Amino acid sequence: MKLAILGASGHGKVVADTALQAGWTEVVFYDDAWPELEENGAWSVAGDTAALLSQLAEFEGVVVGIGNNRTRLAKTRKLACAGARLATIVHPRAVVSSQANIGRGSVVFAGAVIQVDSQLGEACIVNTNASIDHDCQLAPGIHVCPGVNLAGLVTVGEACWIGIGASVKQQVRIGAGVTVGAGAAVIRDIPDGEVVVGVPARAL
Ligand SMILES: CC(=O)SCCNC(=O)CCNC(=O)[C@H](O)C(C)(C)COP(=O)(O)OP(=O)(O)OC[C@H]1O[C@@H](n2cnc3c(N)ncnc32)[C@H](O)[C@@H]1OP(=O)(O)O
Repeated sequence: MKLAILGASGHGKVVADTALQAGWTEVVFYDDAWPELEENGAWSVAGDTAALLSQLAEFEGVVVGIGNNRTRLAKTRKLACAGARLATIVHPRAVVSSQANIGRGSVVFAGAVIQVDSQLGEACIVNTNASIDHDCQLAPGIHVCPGVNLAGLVTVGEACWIGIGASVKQQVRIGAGVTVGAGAAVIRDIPDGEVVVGVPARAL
């Protein structure tokens, strides 16, 4: 089971490590910084995006390991259009309800919990020890950072970044492209594109 990861970043290393623990047997990175960048931690970087596109048939799965939400989403969609078999990577010690859905090209790291009837779009990151409670709706390209807690029935728009340790009250709707600062407590709906910080969270 050979996995290609586009994006030889620190985040990419966590994707690689998670994938190996989830049963993938070999990981190869690709990054547009190649050939200057030949290694990412324990793994080799074999080429750039063009090389990956020409070698897709060699891989049982492909996933994008780029932290920037819009870039990760765009690259994921480009790979899908090119016929890549997009992998969804879930750590064996994450807890995901059998009634939850996780979109293609998304990753769920160690200690994360995704509860019943939550739906996640493609190319999302559910980072270490984050929790997404029941009936949440997450659009594509969202990063739920380590230690975030989303209560039940929370809606999050495309390409949002929910910063480390943030909490979101039940039934809150967060618009597309929103950034929630580290440690924020979101208790009201947030319109598209806003950056909010603090307890309670307010526009920056
Ligand atoms: C595995 C991983 O590493 S995953 C990555 C995890 N990282 C994160 O979650 C980071 C989240 N990012 C943040 O919280 C950032 O601070 C942001 C995006 C909210 C703001 O970043 P910037 O636009 O660069 O803001 P900047 O640092 O210039 O701060 C602007 C003001 O907001 C304040 N501020 C910034 N972030 C926060 C925050 N999280 N909570 C409260 N206040 C904040 C600053 O103190 C500053 O206030 P001042 O003008 O009174 O001095």
